[in-house]
Order: sequence, then C-alpha cells, then structure tokens
Amino acid sequence: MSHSTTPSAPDLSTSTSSVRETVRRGLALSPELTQGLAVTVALAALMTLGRVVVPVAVQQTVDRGLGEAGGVDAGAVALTLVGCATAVVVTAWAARLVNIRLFRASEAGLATLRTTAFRHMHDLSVLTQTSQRRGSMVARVTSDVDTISQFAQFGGITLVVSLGQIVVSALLMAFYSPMLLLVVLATFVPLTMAVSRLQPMLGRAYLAVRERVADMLAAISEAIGGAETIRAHHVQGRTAARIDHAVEEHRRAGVRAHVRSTLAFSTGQLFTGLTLATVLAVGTWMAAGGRITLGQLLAFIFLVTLFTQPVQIATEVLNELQNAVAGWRRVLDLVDTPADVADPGDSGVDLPRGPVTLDLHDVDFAYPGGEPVLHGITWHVPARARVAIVGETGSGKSTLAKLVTRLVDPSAGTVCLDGVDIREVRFATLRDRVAFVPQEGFLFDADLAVNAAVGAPEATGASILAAIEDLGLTGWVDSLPAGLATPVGPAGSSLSAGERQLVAVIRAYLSDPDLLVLDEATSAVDPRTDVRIQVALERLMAGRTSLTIAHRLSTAEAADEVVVVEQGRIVEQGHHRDLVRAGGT
Ligand SMILES: Nc1ncnc2c1ncn2[C@@H]1O[C@H](COP(=O)(O)OP(=O)(O)OP(=O)(O)O)[C@@H](O)[C@H]1O
Repeated sequence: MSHSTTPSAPDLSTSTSSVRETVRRGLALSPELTQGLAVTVALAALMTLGRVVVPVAVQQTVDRGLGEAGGVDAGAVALTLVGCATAVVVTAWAARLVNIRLFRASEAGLATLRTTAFRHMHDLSVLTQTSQRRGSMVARVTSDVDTISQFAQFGGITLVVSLGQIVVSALLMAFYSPMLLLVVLATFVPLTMAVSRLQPMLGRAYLAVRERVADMLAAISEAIGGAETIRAHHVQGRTAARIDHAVEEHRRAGVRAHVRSTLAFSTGQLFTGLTLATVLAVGTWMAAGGRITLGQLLAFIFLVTLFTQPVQIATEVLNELQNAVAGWRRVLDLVDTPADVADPGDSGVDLPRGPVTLDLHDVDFAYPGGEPVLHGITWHVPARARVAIVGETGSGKSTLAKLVTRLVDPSAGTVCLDGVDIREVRFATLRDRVAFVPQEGFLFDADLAVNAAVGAPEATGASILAAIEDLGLTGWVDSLPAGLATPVGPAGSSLSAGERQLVAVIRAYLSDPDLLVLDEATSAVDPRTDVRIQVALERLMAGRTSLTIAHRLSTAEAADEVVVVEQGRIVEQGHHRDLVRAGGT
C-alpha cells in the first residue's frame, strides 16, 4: 500500500483548556486520586504540627527546666521530653501513613488513566495513529503520566505541608517575639525574590534536558530501526556522528541545569545563613536587655530554618505542578481525540454468518486534509464472487480495501454488507465476517501457533494443525525446526517474506471470514514457497466472497470479475477474457 502523503488527522499537540479545567477533568478520569484525600490531608496537618514540637520543647526545657529560679526542675524537663518524644513518634507514624496513602491513591489513579488512554489509542482510526509520531503517542501514556504521578505522590502534599509549616512557624515566632519575626521577614524577602527569579531559569534548563533526552532517544531508535539500511549504504559514520552529537548536547544541557540548580541551592543556603546570623545578633541584644528569654531565642533559631526551608521547596513544587498540568493536558488531548471510526456498540447490528454481498453506493473518499482519492464509486459484488482489483500505483486500490474493511469511513456514500451500512455493524461482527490479509501482515514476537491464532483466540493446537493441513502447508510446517512451536522472532524476522505470507494466510483461514480482502504480495519469493502460497490462497478463497488487489496476471485471469481502477474511479469491469476482447486498459 502506498502512503506517499501524510494525512493531517486530528492534531493532538495543542490545547487551550485552562489549568483548573485540566485538573478537574484529570481528577474525574482518575477518581482514585481524590478518594480518602481528606484523611490524608488531616494526617499531613498532624505531620506539620509535629515539626514545631522540637523548637517548643527547647524553649520549654530551657526557660522552665533550666531557667527556674530554684535550679533545674527535673520533673518539668522530663515531662517536656516525654511529651516531645511522643509527639515525634506520632508524627513520624503520620508521615509514613501519608506517604503510603498518597502512593496507593496515585498509583491506582494513574493506572486507570494509563488504561483509559491505551484503550482509546486503540480506538483511534489507523489514520490518526499513523499521522502521529508513534514515540509521541507512547510518551503520553508513559512519561507524561509519570510527571503527574511525581506531583501526585510527592508534590501536592509537600506543597500543603510546606505552606502549613510556614504559617505555623510564623505564628509561633510572632507569639515569642513579633520584633524578631520582623527581622526574619526583612532578611527573608530578598531570598523569596531571588528564588522566584531563579526558578523560571531552572525550569527552562530542565526542559532543555528533557528535550535533549528526546533527541538522543530519537537518534538511537532510528539507528536501531534503520540498521539494515545504514549498513547497506555504509553510512555508519554519519549515524554515529549524529548519536555522538545528541549525547554531547544532552551532557551539556545536563551540566548547565545542574550548575544552575546549585546556584539556586547556594542562594537559599546563603540567605538562610544570613537570616540566622541576623536573628542571633538582634536576639542576643534583645535577650541581654531582658526582652526575650534564652529559651525563646533558641526556639527562634529552629523556627527560622523551619520557615525558610519550605519556601525553596514550595517554589520547586510549583514548577513540578506546571509539569504535571502539561503532562495531564497531553494525556487528556489524546483521550479527547474523537475515535473517527467508532464501534456502534450495543446500538449496532449483528449480521448472521453466511455468504456475503458487498455494495458501494456513490462512495467518495479523501484522506484528512487531502484531495479526494475516490470518486463516486458504485459497485455490487455478489455473494461468493471472486473479484480482482487492478490499477496503476496510487489509483486507489488500497483505499478501497480500507473502506471495505472499515479501517476508514467514506467521506460520502455508503459501503454495505448484505445491504446493511457497515457503520451500523458491530465491530465484533465485522471482525468475524471480514478478514484483511495485507501484503506484509504484522507478526508478533511469539511462536507460529500464537501468530496463526491471532484472529481466532479459541483455536487449539489441533485446529491449527487441521487448518494447516487443509491449506496444504503441513510439509512446510514440518520442515520448520520446532513445527508450530517455532519462534518467528520480532516482527517475524526469523521467517522469510514468503513464509510470513503463509502465516498471514493461516491466520485468515482460522478466523474463517465470509468476506476476504487480500492485498496480493509483490515481494519476490522463491518458486517453491510461491507455489505453496498460491495453493493455500486458492483453498482460503474457496466458497467465500473475495476481493484481491491483484498484481499478477494469473490472479486477474482466474477471477470471476476484474475491476479496473484509474485515478479513483472504476473505469472497466467484467471478466478478464471480455475486457481483453474489448481492448480495454
Ligand atoms: N494515509 C494516506 N494519507 C494521505 N493520502 C494517502 C494515504 N494513503 C494513500 N494516499 C493517497 O491516496 C491515493 C490512492 O492510494 P492507494 O494506496 O489507495 O493506491 P493504490 O492503488 O493502492 O497504490 P499501490 O498499488 O501503490 O498500493 C494516492 O494518491 C495516495 O498518495
């Protein structure tokens, strides 16, 4: 089949939905993400409270235990310490629970999202699938979902805990000494500004790293996929240079991003240090003047760290949130792409089995965004007829086959099986009654039996052997190293082109269709295999309605009817003998 132009099927790359709408739809698609969230947030609040227990214990111990006029109050110290230890244990337990709950919820929610996206990808028409870069589709269900999971498992709750920590520590600081709190805020504002300036720079640097990873993967996968061509044309040098370049660019981007992130980190450390030093200086001065106790000063030092640390973390998490929303959008765009060839499902029709007729009424077809390639095709194929379709390259033969097998739907007109529009026929029936044997059927990396039974999952070893016998292929299967259990290799690479065709014929025979659509192979095959293919095809077609895109004269001669397609129109139709007599194309 020729695919000389790329169709412009629905564009998955753009989106206009707002962040809130994205999150709302995303959560609706993965309801597990919000199940039990209230309990998790309550536990997280407990966890946040636990963080200020130590500073408070320090203040209490120093001021009450050590600073009492009558000497050390051992009882008060012990009580404080036991209380503090209990609180630490409880909050550690809460933190663990929060972690487990978040992990469970996000894994369950994202597994649902992945499954939904994968299923939908299967429902998209072959046109939409082939017009998208496969890597990009796969990325949507893998790495894009991962960005969401990172945020869902860690980012979201960190944001809640960080904000909580900022508020609680600020309240405590205000309680101990509003004056010192002002000092903290004054030195701290520049940190916030510095971090907020550095953050976008960091974001860009990490985005560049992700892009370089994609380039590197693209270069490597092309080198693997095109290995035969690369060797045949001796262009290993160029391929290696391309990979080396991609690897080098990735290294550079990685180093650049890391250098920037250390800058952000050091800036944070610097400002935290400066704030601490200022608090210490002003606090000592205040303590000397009796305006603050020693315990409060010590507690303050702890609180300053608790206050500054989450600001850095929160900005990082906000960045992660942006990533997650972008990832969510890409997955939603995939899920929202309409399945243009849709299964009528329960409202559809089931056709009883038996000899089938095919009718096309005034069918036009254009690939998305392209010129019409079929024009006003009206055509009747009687039950059990054997039809050969012939025509020049690009005349529209394969497109006709795609319409009949419902890989695509017509732009105008109808395609009918037994008089019923095939858009109303349930997919299950269609797949039972119509089989398509392409020139190069895809073989899975499994053994021959598994590949043969692809269209007939109920087939057993015995029924597969019986089919092989009917098709006259027992000799061939017996000649294989392990008979039916012979592995065919990735995409059938351990078999010859002719042998792969034989597997496709066995597959079609086992699925036992009423209408057979065949794209006759053009690849050169050794004479012995060729004879086997011809015999097997003859037996496969016996008693069924068949359309063959014919490349051999003998196929046209043997057909009940030959249809000549020219520039998307049926220009001649009849028995080969009559067409020759009439002196046509
Ligand atoms: N996926 C596609 N997107 C856009 N245009 C396409 C696509 N596939 C085929 N075409 C165009 O449709 C026209 C008919 O193509 P089709 O594959 O049906 O011809 P064909 O007769 O089967 O050719 P061949 O014998 O070479 O397989 C051609 O002009 C082709 O360029």
